[in-house]
Amino acid sequence: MKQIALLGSTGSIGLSTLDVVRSDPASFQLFALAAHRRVRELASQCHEFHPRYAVIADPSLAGEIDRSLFPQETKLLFGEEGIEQVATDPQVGIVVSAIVGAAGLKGTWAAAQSGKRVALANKESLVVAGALVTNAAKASGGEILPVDSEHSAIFQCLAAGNRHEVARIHLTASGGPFRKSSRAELDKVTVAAALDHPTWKMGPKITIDSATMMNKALEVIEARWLFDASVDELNVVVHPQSIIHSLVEYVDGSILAQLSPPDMRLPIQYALSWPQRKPGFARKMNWFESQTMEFFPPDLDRFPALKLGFEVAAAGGGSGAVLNAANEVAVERFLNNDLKFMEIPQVCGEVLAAHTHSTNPSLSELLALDAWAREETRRWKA
Ligand SMILES: NC(=O)C1=CN([C@@H]2O[C@H](COP(=O)(O)OP(=O)(O)OC[C@H]3O[C@@H](n4cnc5c(N)ncnc54)[C@H](OP(=O)(O)O)[C@@H]3O)[C@@H](O)[C@H]2O)C=CC1
Ligand SMILES: CC(=O)[C@@H](O)[C@H](O)COP(=O)(O)O
Ligand SMILES: [Mn+2]
Repeated sequence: MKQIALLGSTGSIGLSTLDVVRSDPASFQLFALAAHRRVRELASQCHEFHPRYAVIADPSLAGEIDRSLFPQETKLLFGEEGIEQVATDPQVGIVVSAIVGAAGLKGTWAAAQSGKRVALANKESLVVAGALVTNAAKASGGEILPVDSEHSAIFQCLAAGNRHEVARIHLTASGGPFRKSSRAELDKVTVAAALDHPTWKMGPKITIDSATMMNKALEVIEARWLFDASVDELNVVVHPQSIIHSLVEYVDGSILAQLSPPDMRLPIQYALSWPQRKPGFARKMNWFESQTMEFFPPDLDRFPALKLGFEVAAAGGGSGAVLNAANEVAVERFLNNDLKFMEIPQVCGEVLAAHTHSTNPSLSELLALDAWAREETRRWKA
C-alpha cells in the first residue's frame, strides 16, 4: 500500500489524482491532503479519504477555521511548515506535487531532499530550481517522475532505448485556442477566449500559459532538467489534437511516440504505479472512428513566449526563476484585465533581459530573484 501526500488536492490535477486513488484503494492511500484556501472542498475530501493530515497552506486562515468541518481523525496543519511536514513524513512514499506556480517549490524541494518519489505536476519547481531539485533527488535517493503529459510521454518513450542514442526529443503542443489567430487578433484576445482551451480542462493559470504557449516554454525548461537534455536536443511541434503527447527520435531515425486521448488520469496513474502499469480507466482511443492527426512547426513571431523558453533553457542560472515569476504576475494581471494578452510575453521578455545573470544560484538567491521579478512585473505599465 503506497502512502501519498497530495499537495494541491483541490485543483484540476488534485481532483484527477483523487480519481486515480479512488479507482484502486488496495494500492493507494492518502496520508495527507493540502490546499490553499478552499477549506470546504478540502474538508469534504477528508470525509471521503480520511487522511492523517490536512494542510491549509494559507497561514492567515489558522485563526478562523471551523475545526468541526473536518473529521476527528484528521489533524490540521497550516502554512509552508505544514506542507514541508507532510512532504517529509517517514510514512509517506509518494508526494504528488500539484500546487500551481512557484508556491509548489517548497513541497517539491522538501520531498526531493527526503528521498521521496515525487510525482511532479508542478513544472514551475523545475523552471525555478531545476538544477537544485534534480540534484537533491539524486543525493537523497529520491526520484522525480513526470506527471505533465508531455514529459510522461517522453519518459515512457525513453524507456524503450538508450539515452545516448537519442537524437531529438519532440514536445507536442496543442497550439492553444489562438493557433490560427493573426497577430492583430492576438492583440484583442479576451480573458474568456484565452480560458477556453481546445483539448484540455485545466486550472486557469496553466490554461492562459497554453494560450500564450508559455506553457510549452516552461515545458522545454522542465524537459531540460528532467531528461538532462541540451537545448539542441529539444524541439516543439504543434499537434492540435493532443493525442500524441510527445515523441522521442533515435539516431537511426526511428521515432517513438506515446498516444492516448487527453486525460491526465493516465500520466498520474503511471507516475504512482511505475514501474508497473495498472488497468487504466482514463478514456481510451477508439480505433473504429476515423481521425486525423496534424503537425505544424510553431510560429515564434506570434508566440514569442516559446522563444523565451529556449533562451532560458540554454542560459540556466537564475533565468528560469525570473521568467516564471514574471509570467505568474503577468498572467494574474491579464486575468484581472490589467494587461493585454500579448503584453504577457512582452513584459516577461523585458524583465528577463533586465535581470543580472547568476551562475549556480542557491535556493535563497533564486527566491530573491523571484521576488525581484514579481515586483518589476507588477510595476510594468502600472
Ligand atoms: N491541470 C492540468 O491538466 C495540468 C497541470 N499541470 C501543472 O500542475 C500544477 C497544478 O495545476 P492545476 O491543477 O491545473 O491548477 P489549479 O489552479 O486547478 O489548482 C491549484 C492547486 O494549488 C493550490 N494552491 C494554489 N496556490 C497555492 C499556494 N500559494 N500554496 C499552496 N497551495 C496552493 C490550490 O488550492 P485552493 O484550491 O485551495 O486554491 C489548488 O489545490 C501546475 O503547476 C500546472 O502547470 C501540468 C500538466 C497538466
Ligand atoms: C495536460 C498537459 O500536460 C498540459 O500541459 C497541456 O499540454 C497543455 O496544452 P498545450 O499543449 O496547449 O500547452
Ligand atoms: Mn503539459
